[in-house]
Amino acid sequence: MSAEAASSSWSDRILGGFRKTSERLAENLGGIVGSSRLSDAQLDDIEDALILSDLGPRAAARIRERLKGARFENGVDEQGLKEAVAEEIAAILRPVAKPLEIVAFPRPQVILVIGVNGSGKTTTIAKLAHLFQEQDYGVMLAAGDTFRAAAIGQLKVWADRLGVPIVTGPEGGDPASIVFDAVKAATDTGIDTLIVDTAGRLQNKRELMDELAKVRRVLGRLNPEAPHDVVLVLDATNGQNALQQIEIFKEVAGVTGLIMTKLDGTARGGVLVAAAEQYGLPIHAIGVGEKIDDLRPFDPDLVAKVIAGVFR
Ligand SMILES: Nc1nc2c(ncn2[C@@H]2O[C@H](COP(=O)(O)OP(=O)(O)OP(=O)(O)O)[C@@H](O)[C@H]2O)c(=O)[nH]1
Repeated sequence: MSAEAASSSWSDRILGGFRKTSERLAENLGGIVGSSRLSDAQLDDIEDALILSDLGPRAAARIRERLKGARFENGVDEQGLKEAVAEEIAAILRPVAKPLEIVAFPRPQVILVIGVNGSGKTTTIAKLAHLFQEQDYGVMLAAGDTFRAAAIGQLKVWADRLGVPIVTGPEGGDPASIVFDAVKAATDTGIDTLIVDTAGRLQNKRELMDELAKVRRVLGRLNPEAPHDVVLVLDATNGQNALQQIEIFKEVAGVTGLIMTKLDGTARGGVLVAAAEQYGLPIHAIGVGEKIDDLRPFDPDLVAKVIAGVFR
């Protein structure tokens, strides 16, 4: 594929993930025209449009406040308004754009990956492993979701495909003991990063909490700094449910950063802005497909333009 074709398919895909958000926003911003300042009624309409587009009440209120003071030298028109909205969305997103970096010393850097089943957790672990391999880091995986044999098997398939070592245990085995073995193996063999899959059953919050707490305790015993990262994987097609999941996983596992997947489909990506405004957690990357190199850096300016419909 030519570089041009590759880049156009990439922007098409990300446009897909934010389409529901941006179409709804465009529908509601379209009619707003006027003199050099926005009226209160227009500001109300913009705020409503932002909320309807999944950006959440807090981000919407913040953008309204900022636009209230804005001057539009040539009068308000659709394009100017979209550009102003894009700039305000970018201002919310820029502080949270933060790639996951391997910096822990001593090694390994332990990255716990959490999220509900089906969110794209396993695929994201494989994509992260690939990304770190490309940066010449030694990677190891740990199959800490022992609830389903399929979950262990799926991770193993990825490990084999990528040629990275993996520590697994039997179905129903103790995740903490797998993680213990994995940290020891990673330390002994000089691995740079250990990426740990974890269970994602929210049906029994108490059990999940106990399981993740035990994994954390065991990790802490081996290395007081571990886990260095606790990355929550969110499925963008879940819209506002993503916010509830952040809330729950913050409580059960202490989240340090987010990766949003499935931003290539019919997602409601606007929820990323709501999450950024409400929680301020780093957004490490976004998933835009099922293939191994479909994990992309989170580009706040591009995402803001796509949401506001500046790119069309
Ligand atoms: N379109 C698209 N599909 C994705 C993306 N990430 C993951 N998927 C797909 O989503 C489905 C679920 O992904 P998994 O990685 O198995 O999810 P999981 O959270 O580990 O789920 P369990 O294996 O059930 O615990 C799979 O079919 C993946 O191929 C993405 O960024 N875009």
